[in-house]
Amino acid sequence: MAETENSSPEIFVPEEWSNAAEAITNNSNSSNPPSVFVCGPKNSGKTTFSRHLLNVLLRRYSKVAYLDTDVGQTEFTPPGLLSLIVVDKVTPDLTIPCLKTPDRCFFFGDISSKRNPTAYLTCIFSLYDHYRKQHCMKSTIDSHDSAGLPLVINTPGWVKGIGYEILVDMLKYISPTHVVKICISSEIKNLPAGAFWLDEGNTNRVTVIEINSARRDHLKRSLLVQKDSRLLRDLRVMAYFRQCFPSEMNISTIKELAHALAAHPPYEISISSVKMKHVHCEVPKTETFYCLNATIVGLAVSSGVSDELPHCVGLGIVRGIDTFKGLLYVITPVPQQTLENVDLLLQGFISIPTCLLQVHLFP
Ligand SMILES: Nc1ncnc2c1ncn2[C@@H]1O[C@H](COP(=O)(O)OP(=O)(O)OP(=O)(O)O)[C@@H](O)[C@H]1O
Repeated sequence: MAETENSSPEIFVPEEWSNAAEAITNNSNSSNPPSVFVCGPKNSGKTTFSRHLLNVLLRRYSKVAYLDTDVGQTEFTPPGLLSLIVVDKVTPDLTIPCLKTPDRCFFFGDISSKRNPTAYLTCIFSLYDHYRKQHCMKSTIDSHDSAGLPLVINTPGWVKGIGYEILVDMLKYISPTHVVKICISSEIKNLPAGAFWLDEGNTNRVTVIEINSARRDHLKRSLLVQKDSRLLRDLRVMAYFRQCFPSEMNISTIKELAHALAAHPPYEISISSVKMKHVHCEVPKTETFYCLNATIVGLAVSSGVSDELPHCVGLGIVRGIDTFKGLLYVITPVPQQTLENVDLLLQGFISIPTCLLQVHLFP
């Protein structure tokens, strides 16, 4: 098969990438759909390959589940969320990520697992359990997808030190059918060869596919495109809050979005109807409102079951707090009906993009 430029001109799909995606899709046993763990060092192309694989899988399966563990560079949600998404449409342009409503989502509230690897892994394991229960086990899935949905797991590029240990824990828990390892020319930065997370003799249940990053120079050195991660995160957050307005409304600049958000009537949430919690630190009670005002919060619904994590239904900007009236003013694209179930506001380290604040969103 010849190497191809994909439908989007900037994305280059080398022969070994397309062979890997085709092999995973075609050789999978239809009664046991593939679960594919995509890993490798930073900027090696994990997200780009995962998007390509999703599209190839969607030619055979009507739906594919996507477990997004790259909390700082999320694919279908704003950053800081960990989610399981069911995708049923091919993404024609692999360069443009798009927002989708997750099937299950948790507010992690940070852009890396560094600060709290345990909480991070708890969310990932719970999302995977949800996938197994709802989209994989024959007794629970709907008749159209009686064999269950394939799963693509995109992972962060933190593959050394604690990042490596986190990856190993994820691999052991998920026990994927396929691991796609993307390698770059600087070998020291790559993950170890083979099924590095398994003991010898235990490797026959997994297919490990090693592929190279897509672009190399004439000396065969990887050409890695450095992303402006912070800018990409800000764009994600802005695209998310753009959804507060109808698509036909003319908002094409950051300034227009900032003004539209400032003028947008917020939801009123009674302070007494919600609990507030910072997911990564203890906030003194007297400081709760100061700490909360003009921040991004996760809008969550407590499960009622003590050891179950609260489900996040979306993000909101706390636009103002009136302690006399006992009201919080929140801007969010989450529909009112869903918002009515929200009983928990989760705060983390996801901040309002400074470019929105610079145009006097909160004068
Ligand atoms: N096959 C490709 N063709 C063209 N550009 C690519 C390709 N693979 C990766 N890139 C570019 O390289 C950059 C990094 O790619 P990508 O986001 O897929 O890497 P990643 O491994 O997921 O990164 P991270 O470790 O930050 O999550 C992006 O700008 C992407 O567009």
